[in-house]
Amino acid sequence: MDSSRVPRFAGPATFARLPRLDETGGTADIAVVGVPFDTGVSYRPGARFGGNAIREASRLLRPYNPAQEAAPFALAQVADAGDIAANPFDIGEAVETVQEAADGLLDSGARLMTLGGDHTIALPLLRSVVRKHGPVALLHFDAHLDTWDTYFGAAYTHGTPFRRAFEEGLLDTSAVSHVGTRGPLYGRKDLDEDERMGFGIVTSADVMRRGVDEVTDQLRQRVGDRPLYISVDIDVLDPAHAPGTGTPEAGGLTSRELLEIIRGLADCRLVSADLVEVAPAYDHAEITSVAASHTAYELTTVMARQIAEGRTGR
Ligand SMILES: N=C(N)NCCCC(=O)O
Ligand SMILES: [Zn+2]
Ligand SMILES: [Zn+2]
Repeated sequence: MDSSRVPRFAGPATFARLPRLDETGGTADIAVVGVPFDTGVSYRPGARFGGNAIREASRLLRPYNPAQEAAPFALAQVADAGDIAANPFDIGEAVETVQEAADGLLDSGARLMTLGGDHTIALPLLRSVVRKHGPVALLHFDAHLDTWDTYFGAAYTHGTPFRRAFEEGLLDTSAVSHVGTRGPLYGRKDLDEDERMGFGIVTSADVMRRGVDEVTDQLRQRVGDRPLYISVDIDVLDPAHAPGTGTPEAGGLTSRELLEIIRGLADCRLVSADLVEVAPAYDHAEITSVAASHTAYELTTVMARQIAEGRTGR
């Protein structure tokens, strides 16, 4: 959609005003898909509305990305695949529904840029990606570890997806890292168990002290040539940059730091990505959804460049 001919504030919002998947013949190189599901949260609910808030905020995105010297939507067919209809009353069923829908999109040849939803959905998305590519390297941008075991006895929650992914053998444990970690834990053992699962940690303070270039170099080296999945929990950003989220923690990354780290990963083999935990009811002036829309744009650009270069996931 050309914003100099049809005002960008007119009409229903798809991501970046891109065509819907049914308008591109049902196939795309990159499918932007929403998962309006937040039954897995441990504190404030509302991320079920995140995907549509990000789509609204993405109206202002423009076709050329100077930071990566690329026009992502010209390099690859990117389409908005709408929302996956996950059961809000049954987490187990929702997890299965997300996996089936993701399988279908991946089988059609698309990479996924998934808009959450809470972080529970990273598990079925990883299952699906691994079914296609085998165990993946993981960069997990988040204030939280999300490798906890259970909440109230529940195994599938937004605080537990990466422990389940580890247990299921979905991760290439030689290349898994949290980025932006901070905030109080339940105990020292959270970190010990996390380390035993193979995770490296670049804390939010590390990014500040060592700087974006150094930490990005380290992450890039750790990932190497492996197929990479990136999961971004928007609460990796400081609440000043992303107030609209369910479990905010002080002392986070700036949106500039997050965008720059992602740009620095442009040569990694990004097979799919998700962006979760945007809860618009706590947002102000679209601060969070604007940051999220730009983050999804950078991730999409990374994938589009690789598609144009003919690079596959493996
Ligand atoms: N994945 C997110 N955003 N938060 C996890 C918080 C888990 C807890 O309440 O301890
Ligand atoms: Zn988090
Ligand atoms: Zn999370």
